[in-house]
Amino acid sequence: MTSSPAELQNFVAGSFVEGTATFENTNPVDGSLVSLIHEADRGIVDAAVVGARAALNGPWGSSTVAERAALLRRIADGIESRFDEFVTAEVADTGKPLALAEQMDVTRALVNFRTFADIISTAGTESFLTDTAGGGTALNYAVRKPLGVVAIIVPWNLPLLLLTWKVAPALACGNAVVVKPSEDTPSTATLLAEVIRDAGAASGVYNVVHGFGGNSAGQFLTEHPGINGVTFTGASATGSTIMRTVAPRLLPVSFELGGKNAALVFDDCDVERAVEGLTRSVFTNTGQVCLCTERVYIQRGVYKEVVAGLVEKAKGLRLGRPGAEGTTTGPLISDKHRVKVQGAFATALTEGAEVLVGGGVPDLGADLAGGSWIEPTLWAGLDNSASVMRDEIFGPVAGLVPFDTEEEGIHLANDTDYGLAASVWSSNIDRAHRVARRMEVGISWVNTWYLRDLRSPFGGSGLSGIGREGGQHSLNFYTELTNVCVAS
Ligand SMILES: NC(=O)C1=CN([C@@H]2O[C@H](COP(=O)(O)OP(=O)(O)OC[C@H]3O[C@@H](n4cnc5c(N)ncnc54)[C@H](O)[C@@H]3O)[C@@H](O)[C@H]2O)C=CC1
Ligand SMILES: O=C(O)/C=C/C=C(\O)C(=O)O
Repeated sequence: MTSSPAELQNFVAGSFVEGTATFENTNPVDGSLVSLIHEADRGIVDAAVVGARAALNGPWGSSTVAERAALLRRIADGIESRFDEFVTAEVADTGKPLALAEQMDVTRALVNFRTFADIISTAGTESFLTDTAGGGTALNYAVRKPLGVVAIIVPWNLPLLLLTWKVAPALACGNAVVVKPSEDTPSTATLLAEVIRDAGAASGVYNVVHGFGGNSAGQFLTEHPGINGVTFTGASATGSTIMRTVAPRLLPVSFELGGKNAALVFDDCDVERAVEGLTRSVFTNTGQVCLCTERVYIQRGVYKEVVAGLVEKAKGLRLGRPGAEGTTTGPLISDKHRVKVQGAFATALTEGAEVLVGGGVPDLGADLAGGSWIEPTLWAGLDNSASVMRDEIFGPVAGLVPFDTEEEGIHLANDTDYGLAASVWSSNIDRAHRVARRMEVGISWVNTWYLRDLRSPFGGSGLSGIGREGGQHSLNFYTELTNVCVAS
């Protein structure tokens, strides 16, 4: 006897509602069916936006900071109490290693809520005492108001982490949100709806609409006249499409887009530490993090040693089922994405790449033959003229390139249309500061990678995005400021 698959519905104005059609959510580990997803049509998206507006017009619209901070803490507690369910759901959608989902995705989700509960509780705004012409003073002070109904559109690589990175500050600031998770990873956003409802949020504060991008829920949401802003993480081209959609209404946008991130490894680095950090930065989450390194520039004195170390580490990665003993690396998110990554592998060969390790699809046996597996891959022999060194691949792959002088290394790292993240590996403190500051990116790490303080600015420039989120920067996006000037 076979059981019917689970069905995930949209969450609109406090209720779960069916869609007008369903689509399949499959597990990239082996291609098995995870669930059927109810797709939102224009009517359902409209009901979600109307529900969000109604919440803003109700008691939620006049909630105090203390009430909102308390709600965020209850949501974090709710995630914590259902931690294993979130991990299971995230792993089923993405195929990522269980330990990664536990230590990174779900842990960070509850930290996102707790951090923004703290930040909103202690946030101030500017005030100025202004001398007036008559010899008196005026008091200028700014007050924050919610932006309104915020559309939140997120991708599949870190589904819950990236969703809550936006939902937490949005709710902290008193907004109501309509979220559109990726069609490939709809589960944890839906589970979060239960947690937010059970934490006591008013109906309409958090809504979920499922579906695809163009001509589906994503487009219907960004086209809706009732939204007041869009925050989006995903492909640069999609950011551009969304920007065009909202341009006639001049809506504020916050975009965290792709990367073609460089690492600069200097002769004076701690080689063991650098190899360890670079391995994480290239291969974490099968290279599917916008911050992952795809270009590694290595000063000639340590080139051979670093390359040998990276190749050895790549060979040591273990592809396998998420919960299997020793698994370090999961599949890519989908066959569609694997086609893109394989395309880059083929292009690299025509562009002169020497494959140091990987370069193909692994044979993991019949059990995993239906999954979207790809080999961790390293290339030598390429320079910045190769398209695979310029375009984001978003897979477990990097090109390794030697350089001679500091100036040359900086030039190579900055020679890109993206501007998200960089890492600098050096034991010379002066050089480390000097070079890190010259990286034309939003986030420049020294002797580490993906070490986050959620109060610090996060985002990129160029094709990597518009604006910064994190700490005060999130508050700035999710609120409108009114300056009050009181003459005395
Ligand atoms: N964080 C990042 O930097 C990410 C980058 N990517 C890059 O994007 C490439 C394509 O991946 P996709 O899954 O197709 O990313 P995508 O940017 O198309 O999808 C991200 C989200 O945007 C939605 N979306 C797509 N088109 C839309 C539209 N016209 N209006 C409103 N919403 C829309 C999707 O349904 C999904 O929820 C990847 O190969 C990778 O290079 C993908 C995911 C995350
Ligand atoms: O740590 C974060 O806040 C975000 C990390 C990664 C992304 O934004 C991404 O992969 O898109």
